[in-house]
Order: sequence, then C-alpha cells, then structure tokens
Amino acid sequence: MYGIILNQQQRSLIKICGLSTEETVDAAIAAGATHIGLVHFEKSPRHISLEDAAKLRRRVPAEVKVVQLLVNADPKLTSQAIATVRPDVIQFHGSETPEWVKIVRKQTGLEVWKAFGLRDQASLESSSRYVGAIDRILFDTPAKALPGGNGVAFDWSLLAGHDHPIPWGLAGGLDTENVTEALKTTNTPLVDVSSGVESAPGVKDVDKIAAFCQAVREFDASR
Ligand SMILES: O=C(O)c1ccccc1NCC(=O)[C@H](O)[C@H](O)COP(=O)(O)O
Repeated sequence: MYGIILNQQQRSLIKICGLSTEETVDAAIAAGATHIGLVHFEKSPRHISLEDAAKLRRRVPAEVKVVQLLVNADPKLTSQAIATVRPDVIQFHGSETPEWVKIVRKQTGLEVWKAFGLRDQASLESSSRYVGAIDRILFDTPAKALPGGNGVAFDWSLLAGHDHPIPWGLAGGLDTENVTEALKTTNTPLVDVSSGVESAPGVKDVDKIAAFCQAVREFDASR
C-alpha cells in the first residue's frame, strides 16, 4: 500500500496546452496528461471558439482536468467561457490582478491559475502578491509575440531551491529533450507544454505528445 501512496505522491502533473482537435485531445489523454489546456485568445494559432472548446471538453474523462485559458477577458467573456465550457480550471494568462482572479475564484468555486512571466529574482518575489487569490501559479517565460505559447524557456535556475508558498507549475519552451532537466533543476510538480509538442504553430503532434509524457513518466520512475 505504501508503495502505491509513494508513487502517487511523486507523479508529476502534465498539462498539454493549446489542443484544438478531437484526435489530439484523445492522444493527450491516452498518453497520460493530467490536464488539457484549451486556448480562447484570437491572436493565438491555438485559439478555439468556446463552442468548440465545450465539444472537446465533453471528451475528457473526470480524472483529467480541463483548463480554460483566457487573456485579459472581461467579466462578460469570463462568465460566458465558464458557462459554455464548464472547465475544471480557469487559467489567466494576461495582466489580470489578484483582486480580479480572487473574485472569480470566490464566485465560481473553480480552481484558478495565474500565469506569471519570470525574468529575475525581483519578479519571482513580486509573484507572491497572488498568494491567497489563486490555487496555482504557473511560472512561464515573459510575454513575447504572444502572452504565452512562445516556445521559449526562461532561466530555470531562478526557481532552484525556491520555497513556494502555493502550488505551482513550470511552462515555457519545454519539450521532450529538455523536460527531464527542467524537472531535475526545479523539482516542479507540474509541467506545461504547448509549442514543444507541435509540428507547426497550433498543430499538435500525437507522437510528440506521447514522447513528452513518456519522458516525464520515466523521470518520475527514476526518483
Ligand atoms: O498557447 C498559446 O498560444 C497561448 C496564447 C496566449 C496566452 C497563453 C498561451 N498559452 C498558455 C500556456 O499555458 C502555454 O502552454 C505556455 O505558455 C507554454 O507555452 P510553450 O512555451 O509554447 O510550451
């Protein structure tokens, strides 16, 4: 029994973000992803309508969480996204304030994540302003052409030995080749990937998804 408990404690969470087809959602679930990310941000090559997100959401079993990603959505769009998609998690990936995300969390009872661009120690310290307002902070590369999904890694050493006050995750430029190093360097409990499992911007690759998840599971087994 203890062996089972130990394994569950060491199982890294895997979020495959920016999925947009039934085939790739099914592939991510089959590969062992724990979270499925759906992007509603029209400038993104991974953007899908709320109606399409709702259809994909209905394919996801209860044990896998659906993360609806929004960027600076106003209250009306935020409410519409939640009512239409019925996600398990809302991920805010813009300049949303702690006050706003706290309101959403309180009023909806949903799990709320905030993505945070990490550039230096000062920015890591400033991320603490979200403590108490969210369920998980997702450390990502600071916004570039897009607020996220840029396929660029940040300096993971910024997180080495950091005493995280709330649940967190690592995103930005991850792929099958570097995810093991990212896990070793940061001891992140969650890895989040989008570009690194694509054959072209917005085109998810089922083989890359499987390889990424396998690399994470092999790391888990080695701990
Ligand atoms: O994925 C996008 O296109 C995107 C667009 C606008 C805001 C956020 C976006 N993605 C959010 C994510 O959580 C990504 O998985 C994360 O930024 C990592 O992306 P990548 O570096 O491409 O793996």
